[in-house]
Amino acid sequence: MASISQWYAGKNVLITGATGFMGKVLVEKLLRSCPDVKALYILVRPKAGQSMSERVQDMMKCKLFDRVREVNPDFHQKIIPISSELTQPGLAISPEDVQTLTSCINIVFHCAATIRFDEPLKHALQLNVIATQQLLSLAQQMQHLQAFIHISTAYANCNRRHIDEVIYPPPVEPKKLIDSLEGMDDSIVCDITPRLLADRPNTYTYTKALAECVVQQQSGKLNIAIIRPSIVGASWQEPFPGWIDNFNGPSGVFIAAGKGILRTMRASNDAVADLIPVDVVINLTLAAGWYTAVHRPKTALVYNCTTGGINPFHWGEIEHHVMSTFKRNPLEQAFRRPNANITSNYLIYQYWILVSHKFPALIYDLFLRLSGQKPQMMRIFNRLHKAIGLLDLCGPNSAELFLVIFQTFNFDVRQLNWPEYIENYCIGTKKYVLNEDMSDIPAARQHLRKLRNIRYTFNTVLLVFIWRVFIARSQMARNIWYFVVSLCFKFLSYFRASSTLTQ
Ligand SMILES: CCCCCCCCCCCCCCCCCCCC(=O)SCCNC(=O)CCNC(=O)[C@H](O)C(C)(C)COP(=O)(O)OP(=O)(O)OC[C@H]1O[C@@H](n2cnc3c(N)ncnc32)[C@H](O)[C@@H]1OP(=O)(O)O
Ligand SMILES: NC(=O)C1=CN([C@@H]2O[C@H](COP(=O)(O)OP(=O)(O)OC[C@H]3O[C@@H](n4cnc5c(N)ncnc54)[C@H](OP(=O)(O)O)[C@@H]3O)[C@@H](O)[C@H]2O)C=CC1
Repeated sequence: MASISQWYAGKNVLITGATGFMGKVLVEKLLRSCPDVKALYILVRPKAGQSMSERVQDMMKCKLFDRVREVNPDFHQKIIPISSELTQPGLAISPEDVQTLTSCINIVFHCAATIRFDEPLKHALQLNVIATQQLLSLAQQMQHLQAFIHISTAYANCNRRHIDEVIYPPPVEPKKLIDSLEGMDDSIVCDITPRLLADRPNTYTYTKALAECVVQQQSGKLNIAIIRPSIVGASWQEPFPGWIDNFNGPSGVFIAAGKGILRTMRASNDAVADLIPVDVVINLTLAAGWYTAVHRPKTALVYNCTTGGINPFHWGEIEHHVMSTFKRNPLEQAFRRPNANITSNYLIYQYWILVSHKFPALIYDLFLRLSGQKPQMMRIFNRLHKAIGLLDLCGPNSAELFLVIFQTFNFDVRQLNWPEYIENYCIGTKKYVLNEDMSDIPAARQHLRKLRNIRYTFNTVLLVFIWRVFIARSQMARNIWYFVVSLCFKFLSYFRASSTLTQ
């Protein structure tokens, strides 16, 4: 249906979080599929020694924009960066920029957030809740605004068994919490955080729930929609299969498994994974923007954007396809051969952590120390354990997707072929996150063969060593050993004799 692209023609769009994973895909899709969009105003802050303009220049060089670059090499002219630090009063937008935005913006996509699970509550509140309030205040002043789209998460209400497409009462009145925490010492906030979180696993899901409430409370006359994606993964089709640029969520887990670092993970094989490709989320977001602006719903529309309800795939199946892909397309310089298993049993999990993570890390660090290098493997494992520990989230129940199919803005995940998607996802982590060249795969395979031989040699030496120690100490072990050896000899002589007879 062409009406979505047509609707965006001539529109001025404001995007927060445009430098992030989903924001970039949103910018690219708008430029490619809505070529007549007037301008994309993106709120960007200087970061890590780079100015706002340098960051935007870098972003536009990203491979993600290759397809749009082909059709429109001047696409950058449509991107207008606005300097903004969302944690500052007034979002630190200059009065001139406020004037520009309030006079021209037609639609707002609010993607910016801190998605760290271990973010201190005060900071998560500042960015995910207070900045949303401030953006809504700015939106209220926009004279030509037709829709405000807020990106939430399917996990905002993960303390519930069933999640409908409604905004639930918040765990606490946002204003009360903001007032109470203001001026409170950070260490006290840290102490009371677990009690505030109650049945939510982290400050991320807690503050995203508060943000939904703020959107509802401050919507006024705005046309609002809330998008709740589940676990956002690499792209399915657009701009090309498998595009991903970060270690968040499952991507870090896949990479660690592909590098042979991660050998075990605590999860249930039969649990629905609820991954959703980033292009599906963005297509739904743009379609929801159009729908909200055109149909002007009286209350905020909520879209749960997940796969679990209509095309479920399980972590056990994902494990199988991840392992199979990385065996066929190995990552460079793997630590060990990829061989990871998921288990829901706590004791088995702890056993494998000890035997397959900590023990090899200790040996490798010892080897590094002895060869005069800095030990690093234990540090890597500690970070990995922290990350996978934090990923141990409750999953949302099946949620319903807005089941309308558009050709240009496809978000019908019933057509998603999971094995193919997971294969492209893993290859995407290799190409776009680790920047590895596909032509190096033969060398990576050779490296895996070397690791296999090292493992066989190590296991044989270990076995012989243990056996020798055992034999030296036990008469019974010696007897068994002589018995086995004599049995082998008897078999050998029998076969030799029978083969001589048959000649
Ligand atoms: C065996 C095959 C397995 C297949 C099955 C496995 C099944 C298990 C299920 C696994 C997935 C379940 C996922 C559930 C998640 C629900 C998500 C809900 C979706 C959302 O709404 S938002 C997205 C979720 N948010 C995140 O994922 C962010 C999580 N990250 C963090 O909170 C922090 O980054 C973290 C992990 C606490 C680390 O913090 P810190 O120590 O301070 O380090 P930095 O963040 O500064 O990063 C330093 C450095 O490390 C790199 N990094 C970050 N994360 C990882 C990682 N997971 N693995 C490897 N490396 C990682 C990061 O890029 C930095 O690198 P630099 O080079 O920049 O230094
Ligand atoms: N990724 C996922 O699996 C899921 C994500 N979501 C939601 O989707 C949205 C986007 O997530 P995602 O793209 O993955 O997140 P990213 O971490 O990749 O991007 C976050 C964006 O927010 C911006 N931002 C953060 N802090 C500030 C600040 N103080 N001032 C200005 N900008 C800031 C970042 O800018 P900068 O580059 O300057 O840091 C970046 O552009 C979020 O609302 C998240 O809750 C929902 C479900 C799943």
